[in-house]
Amino acid sequence: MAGAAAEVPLAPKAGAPPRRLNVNVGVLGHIDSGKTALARALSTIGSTAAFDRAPQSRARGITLDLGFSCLCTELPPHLGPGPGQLQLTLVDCPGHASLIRTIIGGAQIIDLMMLVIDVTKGMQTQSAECLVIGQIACEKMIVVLNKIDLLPESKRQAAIDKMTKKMQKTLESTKFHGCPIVPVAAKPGGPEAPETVVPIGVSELIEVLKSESSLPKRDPSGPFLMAVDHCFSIKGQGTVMTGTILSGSVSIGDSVEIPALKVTKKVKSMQMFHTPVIYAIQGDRVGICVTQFDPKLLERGLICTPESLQTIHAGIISLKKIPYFRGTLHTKAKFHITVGHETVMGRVMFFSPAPADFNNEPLGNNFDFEKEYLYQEEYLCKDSKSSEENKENDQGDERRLPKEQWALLEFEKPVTCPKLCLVIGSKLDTDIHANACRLAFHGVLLQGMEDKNYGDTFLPKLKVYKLKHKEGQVERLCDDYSVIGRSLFKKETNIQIFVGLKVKLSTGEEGIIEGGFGQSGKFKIRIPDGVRPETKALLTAISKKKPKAGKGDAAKEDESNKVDSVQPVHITLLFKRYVFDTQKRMIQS
Ligand SMILES: Nc1nc2c(ncn2[C@@H]2O[C@H](COP(=O)(O)OP(=O)(O)OP(=O)(O)O)[C@@H](O)[C@H]2O)c(=O)[nH]1
Ligand SMILES: [Mg+2]
Repeated sequence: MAGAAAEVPLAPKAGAPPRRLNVNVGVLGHIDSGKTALARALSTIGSTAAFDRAPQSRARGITLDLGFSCLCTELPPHLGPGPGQLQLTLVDCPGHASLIRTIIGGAQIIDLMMLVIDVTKGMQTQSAECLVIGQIACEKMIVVLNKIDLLPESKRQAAIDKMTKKMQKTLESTKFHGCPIVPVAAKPGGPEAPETVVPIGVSELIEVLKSESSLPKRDPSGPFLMAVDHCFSIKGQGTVMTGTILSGSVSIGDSVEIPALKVTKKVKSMQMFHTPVIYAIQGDRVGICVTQFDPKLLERGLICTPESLQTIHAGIISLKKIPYFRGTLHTKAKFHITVGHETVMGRVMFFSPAPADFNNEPLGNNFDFEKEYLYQEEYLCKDSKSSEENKENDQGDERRLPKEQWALLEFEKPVTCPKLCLVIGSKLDTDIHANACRLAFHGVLLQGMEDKNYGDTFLPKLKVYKLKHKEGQVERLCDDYSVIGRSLFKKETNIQIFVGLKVKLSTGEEGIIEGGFGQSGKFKIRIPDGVRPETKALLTAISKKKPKAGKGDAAKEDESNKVDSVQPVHITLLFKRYVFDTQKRMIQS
């Protein structure tokens, strides 16, 4: 990358860097709302990647990738003590719908989010998606109403007030309710206006940014992990990777792994916004210079403490549906799944606690392999349809929902990610003009499966079961201790595998399947406690009704009307089958 050379550390200066607190501010919003114009207006120093520098993106006039720039002001008192600088790193996210994966990646490194709204348009489809991502990945937000210069001056304030009210209403039910809403014009006059045009409201916005900034989480412990957003080489120096440190810390001389390339490199030097440093921690934005490798091999990706990341083929997540997503979440459906910073296609299988555990409190970031779980055809929510298995949790019209639900994700190709990382499932193939939220669910990766043969080596440990329910009828009495049943199995079913299973009669007796009877799927049930006299009477009545009621015979018809009111005796067979049991055993309690 041309022009980058000046920013690369040549040699680390001795001594501690000046006190400078870095806060990452995401700039998100619908396409063309003016995010790049706003970042430009806010920045005083541009970093290597800012302002749509890529030639393709300048030609199309849209942001194709994350842009980074920064703004330095004095440290506000609430972030004190003492003098110092607050460095706001602006992460300009693309707005175009097709770039949502990049936005999700960007959102995970920000401490504070600015949602840019075109004041003449209000909330648009991707503004809503950004709001959803913000709710999942960010703690704090500022709404920026941009392009106020387009409002006629006489009605400007009234229009701003109206849009402010509207936004307050939209945010009411979100975690950002009551957040600041700031009107600006980042580039009054639009694209034709000269570069020298003075933005409106930007200094007020800077004050709000300062007061909303809080100390980001900064913890040097744990493995080092950095999201690299740009990579370039410097002749005679090495290759520089710039990015944000997501966890841990890094010092000159450390070894860092580039998992995508399966190589480990030594850190030669580092720089934070033009200043050489010897050490950097979580939340910092740094350029790390390592021994030479081809920068084309790594445009975007993670670097880390050697062997601290996992490369997984499947995983178990705890998850929640995104309420704005229309439609149901079906087991076996395919989604685009963003795992940490990578997005792959994957298939899902949903499961819930076993009915007895429905009210259990969530386990946080743990998954209990000792427990049993109930397979679900679809994620359970207020409007998902109720299956047989869930009925015992439905009380009248009131549905009891579990406090926690999970999914098994199986990826089409392996992904490299940290433990307990954020997972977002989306339907990116939905028409981007459809005006619908494409983000379907979000969750936390609780368990990754690194073995390619996880189906054999790992899944049998996962006790997810289906509850099988079969209904049949007693055909006739056999003797005092047995009856013949029908309609429970298909004609071709091998009844032998059901021998020994317990069944229950609607008259109360418990029985055991003893074996097939004849050729048509009938079978014999042994009743160890004996058939009750009432049941015998009932069965006699039923068998009288059935055979050959002659035509036109009034007396017989009368008789048959009487027995029509006699209910048949039902047989119920209930058993569990574990989804990943290779032997397909049927289990009864
Ligand atoms: N009138 C007016 N036009 C603006 C303002 N801010 C931005 N624009 C124009 O709006 C268009 C889009 O601005 P950008 O900053 O590229 O928008 P963006 O949100 O970064 O767009 P993407 O990155 O492609 O999603 C450009 O033509 C800008 O000149 C403003 O305050 N007033
Ligand atoms: Mg842009």
